Amino acid sequence: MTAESRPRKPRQRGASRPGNAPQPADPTRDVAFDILCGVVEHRRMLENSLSRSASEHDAPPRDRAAAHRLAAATLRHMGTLRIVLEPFLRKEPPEPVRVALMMGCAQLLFLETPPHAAVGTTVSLLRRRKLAPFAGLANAVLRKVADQGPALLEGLDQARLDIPAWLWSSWSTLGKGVPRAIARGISQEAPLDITLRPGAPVPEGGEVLPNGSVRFPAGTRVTELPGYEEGAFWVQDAAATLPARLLNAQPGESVADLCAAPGGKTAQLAATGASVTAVEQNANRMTRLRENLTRLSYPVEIVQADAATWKPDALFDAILLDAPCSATGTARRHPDVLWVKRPRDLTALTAGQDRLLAAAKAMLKPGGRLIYAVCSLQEEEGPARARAAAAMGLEPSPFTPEELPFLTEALTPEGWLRTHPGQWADKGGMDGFFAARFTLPKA
Ligand SMILES: C[S@@+](CC[C@H](N)C(=O)[O-])C[C@H]1O[C@@H](n2cnc3c(N)ncnc32)[C@H](O)[C@@H]1O
Repeated sequence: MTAESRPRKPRQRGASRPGNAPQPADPTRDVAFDILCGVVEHRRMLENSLSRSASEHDAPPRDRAAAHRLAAATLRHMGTLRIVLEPFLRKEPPEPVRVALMMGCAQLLFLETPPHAAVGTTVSLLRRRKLAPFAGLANAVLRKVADQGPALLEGLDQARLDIPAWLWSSWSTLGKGVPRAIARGISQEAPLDITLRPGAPVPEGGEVLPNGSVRFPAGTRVTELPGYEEGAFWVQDAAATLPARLLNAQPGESVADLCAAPGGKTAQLAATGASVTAVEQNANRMTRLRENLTRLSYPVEIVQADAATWKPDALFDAILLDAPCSATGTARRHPDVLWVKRPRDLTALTAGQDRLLAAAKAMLKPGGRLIYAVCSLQEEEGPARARAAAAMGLEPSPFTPEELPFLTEALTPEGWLRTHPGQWADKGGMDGFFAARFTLPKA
């Protein structure tokens, strides 16, 4: 039985309207509903709603985790859920009602929640949210969905439906069949990957991947793995390990990590014995970066600054620029990205990436190395930025198959790295990353 479907002891709270019976509290579904309304109505990222809603609803960690899982499953299948519901609706319901219906439907079709729980909790949710006039509709529609079950999904091209059209067509530049492979990758909940500190043992139950990452099934709680408190490893998707690895930092080199939080790549760089400076602009993320590096006890100089304007005291041997981006490559971990990002967002993002590239160039010693990386699948943020970097006078330094013998399919003819969620499908996939390497000419 999943956490989502486990029966809950009803608690009474005063959320009722006059004349209505008080509805049992259900922080999991309240928080999931807030998250989904945030995404659908306000294009607000899931993480931005989660903490606020969880504290408003007094949701303990277990409910918070279950809400995250329920919201993520709904977002992962949102295109399909809309189409499944369509024949049962005679007129357009208000958007929050549709959100509640999609959430109920996701529980029935994708999360194995018992029908009485999925239907009953959706009806209660609508009553708690002053949407009682739609409770009857929800009851009728979800009962029909429960009766027909998985037959409703037959004949639907779920992969195609669950990816917004602009993203699907933008990914066609990555190759024939790649958009579908990416969509299949995103349709699965991502596993937990960790990077071991050099010499640390593999925690029990982990599968060692060809790049050295250790993989655990989706839903594994990292803080419960032995060695977490002692700093034996950190959370990092297998693909996310590649940019820092390809910088090939050496002991004693001075290395900057220009967009550092939460610090997975900073930790990798520090583990090489290089002297690392981590720059991060955002104060909250800075706190996470500090906590992570303290747990790992890596001696890193941490600077809170805008890397586009920050001036270091001395130039660096090597720089990693893991630039802020649309993050479409992380959609299997963050399916909200699919529905929050818009094509127009790319204009500001690419301008920021160019500013950071120019600033990074100015911080390099002659002959120094730079890796530009983004967790984006978009052409504008990857190849187009690599071409912009070359136009700024940075010399391309292509990656070679010898550097990535376990993932040569991710090397492009230009010598760039391009990973996507359809790769390593038999092992559980990986996030989408683009990376390109450059050197600063000596004269
Ligand atoms: C893609 S994330 C970095 C992930 C990180 N490299 C890791 O591996 O854990 C981008 C980070 O850059 C930070 N950031 C965005 N703009 C920045 C800027 N102008 N200067 C410094 N940091 C910035 C964001 O707050 C965010 O933490």
